[in-house]
Amino acid sequence: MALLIRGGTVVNADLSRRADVLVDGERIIAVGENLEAPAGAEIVDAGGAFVMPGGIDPHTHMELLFMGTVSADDFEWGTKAALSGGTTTIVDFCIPGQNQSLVDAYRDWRNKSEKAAGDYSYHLAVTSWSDQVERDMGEIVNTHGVNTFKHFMAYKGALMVDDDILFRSFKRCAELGAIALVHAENGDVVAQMQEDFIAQGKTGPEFHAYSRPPAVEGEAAQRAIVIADMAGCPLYVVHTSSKPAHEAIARARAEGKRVFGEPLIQHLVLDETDYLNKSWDHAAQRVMSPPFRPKSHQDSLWAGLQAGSLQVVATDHCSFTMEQKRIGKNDFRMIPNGTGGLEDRMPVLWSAGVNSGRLTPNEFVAATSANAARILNMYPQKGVIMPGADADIVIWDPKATKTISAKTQVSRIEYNVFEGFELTGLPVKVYLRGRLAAENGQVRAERGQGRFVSRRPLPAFAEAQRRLKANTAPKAVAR
Ligand SMILES: NC(=O)NCCC(=O)O
Ligand SMILES: [Zn+2]
Ligand SMILES: [Zn+2]
Repeated sequence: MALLIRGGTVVNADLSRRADVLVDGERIIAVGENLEAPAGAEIVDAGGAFVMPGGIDPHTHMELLFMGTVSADDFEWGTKAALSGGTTTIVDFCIPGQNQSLVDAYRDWRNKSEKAAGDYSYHLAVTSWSDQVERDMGEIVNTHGVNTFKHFMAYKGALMVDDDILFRSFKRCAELGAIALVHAENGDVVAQMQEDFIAQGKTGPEFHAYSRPPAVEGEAAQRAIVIADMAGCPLYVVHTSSKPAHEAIARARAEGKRVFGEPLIQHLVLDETDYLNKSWDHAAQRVMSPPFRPKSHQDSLWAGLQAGSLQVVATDHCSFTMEQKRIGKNDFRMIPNGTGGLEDRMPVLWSAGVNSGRLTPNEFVAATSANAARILNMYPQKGVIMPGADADIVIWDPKATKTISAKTQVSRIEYNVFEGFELTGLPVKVYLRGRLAAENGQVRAERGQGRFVSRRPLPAFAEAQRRLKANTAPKAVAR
């Protein structure tokens, strides 16, 4: 069935213009002024609101087995939360269990995601190295539609990999035309600092933050940048939370390296003082890695979004109930790391970014949708309002208001780290591939409606890197 959205301003990352949007089935087929409605088409009056591409959250963890427990939002409820806030696609981290192959983990994730209400794609985590991992990376890229591999430089004794594995895996990424992702924190230093605090009887959640200072993130980001450069693969630093990490990325980009940075909405608007709250529950709810930072780091992250040295805003949505958080009542190391945010990412970024004048509406679209689509290679299927693109469309009312409350949220947990935030600017209608998926925050999409988004490797990147490496490789002296 056809759908015509009239009377709005289409906001893409590069341009805003008054235009109607015509959808046929799952695709946008025309964008222009005064479009004719085909017979039987549904006509929606945008009433002067913005018409934007559906959001893409490039970093989520649905029903992830992590730190001895499973994150509370599964693919159904996580994607429903996403849709209610304007995000139509998530990219989730597929993390193999111990001794599990990458391909088996991928299959598990495909099974878990069948209940998704919104669209989804994956990053695959490399948590060990062997000939099989190397082979599987090829199969994952060439036959399973995933072109990104994640590496944890922290979580020692669990997911962490060392520099040897980083270099091997990054070289493989370069061969395959894949992007390497890193969780950048020096896991060895963190583990020792944690032990030292516990030995001193310092067990509260504030020591989670004190054991992971900005410098451990800056060092790891810089190290990953150097290793990726030597391997010749593009690098994407997830949850960039601090000035030193952002500066390492900005420096690398200024030197011509292909490095991307992803701040989280949490790190942009929340800060370390939350861990000093007298309520243990309040502080533990906000335990995540990297932790919230001293407020001064926020200016650097906002500046990065404005300057283009940071490209995308994610959530790292990995939600745990209070019962799960209390596993770490006597030892901050046992508090499951992670917070929610999927339904709040776009509205909070609009209020804190666009209403404050830090971002234009076009930059908002770039940070919430278009840049992720481009970097991860799902553009122009996703991330843009143009003919041929999936009809993932958000009608955004810049005047609509709401106060965030866990009582009315879609996520299955009983608190919200943005509780009490007053927002202006909300999605009023969200379409997923042409179907109404959420209206005024109420989810209309159903379990199982989501679809896997396959992403091809990046041959242009890989080819450019190969030529550069060949041209700059050490040459033997003819004697
Ligand atoms: N970020 C976090 O604390 N939990 C999820 C896993 C990760 O991304 O490190
Ligand atoms: Zn991480
Ligand atoms: Zn994460």
